[in-house]
Amino acid sequence: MDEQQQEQQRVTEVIEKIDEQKQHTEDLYHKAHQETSQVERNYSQNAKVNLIEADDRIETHAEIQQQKGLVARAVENEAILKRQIDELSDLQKSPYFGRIDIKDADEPDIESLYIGISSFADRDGNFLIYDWRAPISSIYYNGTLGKVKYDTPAGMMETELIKKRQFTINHGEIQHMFDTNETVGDELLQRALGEQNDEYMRNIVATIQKEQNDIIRDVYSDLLVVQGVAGSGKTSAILQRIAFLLYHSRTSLNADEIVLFSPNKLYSRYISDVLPSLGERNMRQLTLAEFFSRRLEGMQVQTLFDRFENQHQLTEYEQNLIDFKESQDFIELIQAYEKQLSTKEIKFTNINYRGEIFFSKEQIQAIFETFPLSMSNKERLLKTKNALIKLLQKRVNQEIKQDWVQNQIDQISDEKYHGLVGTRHFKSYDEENHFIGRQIVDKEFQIIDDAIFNNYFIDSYSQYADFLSQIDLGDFDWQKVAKAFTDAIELHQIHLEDAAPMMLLRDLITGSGTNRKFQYVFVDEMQDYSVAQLMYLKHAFPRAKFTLLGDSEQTLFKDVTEPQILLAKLKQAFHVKRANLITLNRSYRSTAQITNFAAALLPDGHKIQAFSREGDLPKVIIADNEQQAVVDMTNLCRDELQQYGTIAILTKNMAESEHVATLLHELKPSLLNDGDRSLPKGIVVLPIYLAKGLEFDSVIAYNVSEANFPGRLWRGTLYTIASRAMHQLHLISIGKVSNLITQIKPDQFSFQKSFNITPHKSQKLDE
Ligand SMILES: Nc1ncnc2c1ncn2[C@@H]1O[C@H](COP(=O)(O)OP(=O)(O)OP(=O)(O)O)[C@@H](O)[C@H]1O
Repeated sequence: MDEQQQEQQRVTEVIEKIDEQKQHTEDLYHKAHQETSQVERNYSQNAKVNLIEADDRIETHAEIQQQKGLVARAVENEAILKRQIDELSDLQKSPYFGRIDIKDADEPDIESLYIGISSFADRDGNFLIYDWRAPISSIYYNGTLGKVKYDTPAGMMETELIKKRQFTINHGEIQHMFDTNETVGDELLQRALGEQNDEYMRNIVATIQKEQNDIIRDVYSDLLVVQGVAGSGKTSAILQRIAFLLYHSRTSLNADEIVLFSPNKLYSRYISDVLPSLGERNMRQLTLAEFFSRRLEGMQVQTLFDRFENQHQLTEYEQNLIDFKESQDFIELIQAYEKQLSTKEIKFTNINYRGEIFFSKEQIQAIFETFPLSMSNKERLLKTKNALIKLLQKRVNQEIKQDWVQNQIDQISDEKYHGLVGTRHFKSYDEENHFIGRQIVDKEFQIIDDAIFNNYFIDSYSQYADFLSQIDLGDFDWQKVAKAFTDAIELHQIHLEDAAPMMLLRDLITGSGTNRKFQYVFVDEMQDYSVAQLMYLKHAFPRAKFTLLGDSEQTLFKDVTEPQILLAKLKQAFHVKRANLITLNRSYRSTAQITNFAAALLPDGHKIQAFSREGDLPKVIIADNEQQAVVDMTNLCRDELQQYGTIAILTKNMAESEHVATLLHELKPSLLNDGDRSLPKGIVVLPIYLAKGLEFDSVIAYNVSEANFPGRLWRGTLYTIASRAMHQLHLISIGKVSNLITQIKPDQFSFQKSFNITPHKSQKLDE
C-alpha cells in the first residue's frame, strides 16, 4: 500500500468510529427528546391547576418552579446532544486537515497526531483527532521541522517535529495530501484562495499562517493592535482568535462576554457563519452607531456613513475642529473639566411628571450641596440619587391615600388583582389595600424612578456646551462651537465627533456608563475610529482586553496615521502594561496582479507582499462620456457574470451608486444601502464605505477619472476599492484618468479606450 492508501484507510476507520459515536449520541438524543416532551407535558398540566384556590396556591407555585427547572435542564441537555451530533456530522465529512509526527526526547517512539476542527477520542480514550486549538496543535501552524517549542498550561514544552502533512478530505475521501516544511504550504492555500466568493466568510483553520497564528493565540496582551494590509486576513484572524479564546478559557469565558464592533450590517452577516462552523457560538456584534444610539436614547447620532458622505465638503477649519474633538487631548480636557467642576457649575435640571415639576433643579441642587465638598462629584451625586429615591418613596406613601388610587383599587379586575398579589397572604384588609395601592402608585411613578436612576436630573447636553464654551485653546471660536452643539441638540441631533466626549463627560459626572461584564472587545476597521472614541470604549468596558485591527491605508478621505504612532498613543491613553503590535504585510484576498496594482497606488505600497496567485492584469477602461461608460459596464457585467457569482460596482458615495444603478437598470443590479443586511448574488452596486471588510469575485470601480478622484485624500478610497477584488478588477474612467492611477508603472495594468477596441499599450492614458 502506498502512503496515500494507508492514510485513506485511517480516514475510513476514523469515520467509522465517528459514525458509531454519532449513532450512540443520536440514541441519547432521542431519549432526551422524549424526556423533554414528558416534562413539558407535566409542566403544562401542573400549570393548569386552579390558581384561585388559595390553599393550593403556594404548593402549586413551588411545584411549577421545580417543573420549570426540569424543563429548562431537559431542553439544555437536548441542545448539547444536538450540538454534539452536528459536530460529529461535520467531522465525518472532513475529520482532519493536518498531521504532525513528533518525538519527545524521553520517548522511544514517534507519535503521529492528527489535527481537525474538534477533538475526537475513541471509547478507550485514545485521541484520534486533536482540536486545532489544543496546545500541541500550535506546532502545526508555527513550527518548521526540527526542535520546536509549544506553550501549555504547565509551561513551555519541547519536542522534535519529524513530519508535517496536509490533507484535503472531502466527504471521506482524501483529495490531496502532501508533506511540507513550511507553516502551511502554498498548495493548499492556492486552492482555498482560488475559490469563488461565498455569501458567508469561511473559517481558515486548515491554512492559518504563522503571523496570523500569533494573533490568534495571544492570551497575554491587554491591548493587541493589528496593522494589516488589505486582504491580509485580519478579520479571519479575529474570528479564529475568538474561537481560540473560547476554547482556551472554556470555564471562565462565554461568547456573551465578547463584543465585536463591526463596520456595518452587511459585514456582520458576512462573518456570522465562521464561529458556528467551528462549533462555537457567535460573540455579540455592534456597529458604533448602534452603540451610541443605545446610550443616547432620543438623539439622532450622526453615522459614520453620513460622515463619509460629507467629509470631503468640509472646510479646513471644520476638519481641524473635528480632528481636535477626536483627539486624546480633547478627552483629557474633558477629564480635567470634570475634576474641577464646582457645585454651582453642575447643570441640574427638573424632573417632570405629566408636564409639571416633580423635583425642581433648585431642590436637587440643594440636596447635592448638603453632602461634603470633600466627596467627589460622583459620590455626592450617588447620595443625591439615594435621597431623591427616599423622597419619592415618601411621596408614594402619601399618594396611596389619594382618591384616584382608591378608585382604581375598587375597580380592579380579578386578573389584575392576582397579577399584583400573586401568592401573598395579608393579615388585614388595610394591609392588603396598602399593598395594592403601593403597586399602583409605584407603577405610575416608575417614570420618575427611571429618571432618577438614569441621572436625568443632570443636563449633560448643557454641561457639555458649558465645557465647550470655556475652552481656551487653538484657533477655534468656542462660543460658536458651543452654540452649534446646542442648536443641533434642539433638533435632537448630535455630531459623531461630539458623541464620545459628551458621553464621557456624562459618565464621569454621574459615575455610570461602564460595563464590567465584557472580557474582550474587538474593533475591526479601527482606522475609522477616533482616538477619543476608542478611549470611550475603554472607559465603557474597563475590564476588557482590547484587540484592534485595521489598515491605516484604508482611511477614507483622510491622511494616514502610522500604526506605531497609533499604538504609542493608545498605550498611553488606555493605561495598559502589555501592549502588542502585530503587522501583517502579506495579502491573500486578491490575485498577485490586483494586489500589486492596489499596492502601487500607495506611496509606500512596496511593503505589501502579494500572494502568488496568478490572474489578469487590472484593466482601466476610458470612456469619453457617461453613455459610453454605461455600454462598457453593461458589456463587462454580462461577460463577468458568465464566470463569477458576484460582481460589485463600487462608487465613492451613495449618490453615485444610485445614479449608476439607474443607468444600469436593464441589468437589474441590486443597489445596497446602509440598512441592508445581506449580500445578494449577481450584480451589486454600493458605495465603498459599505463594502468595508467585504470581498467580491469581480470589482468594477466606477469613474476613476481625475475629476472624480483628485488628489491624495482620495488615495485610501481608491486603494480600498481596488483591494475588494478577488479575481478580476476593472476601473472605468469617464475622461482623463486620475493621477493616482497614471503615476503607476504601465506594466501593472492594461487599458483600453473603449470596451470593444483592442488594448493598445502605447496609447497615452491621459490623451
Ligand atoms: N490563512 C488563510 N487561509 C485561507 N484564506 C485566507 C487566509 N488568510 C486570509 N484568507 C482569505 O483572504 C481573504 C481576506 O481575508 P480577510 O477579509 O480576513 O482580510 P482583512 O485583512 O480583514 O481584509 P480587509 O482589511 O481588506 O477587509 C478572505 O477571503 C480570507 O478567507
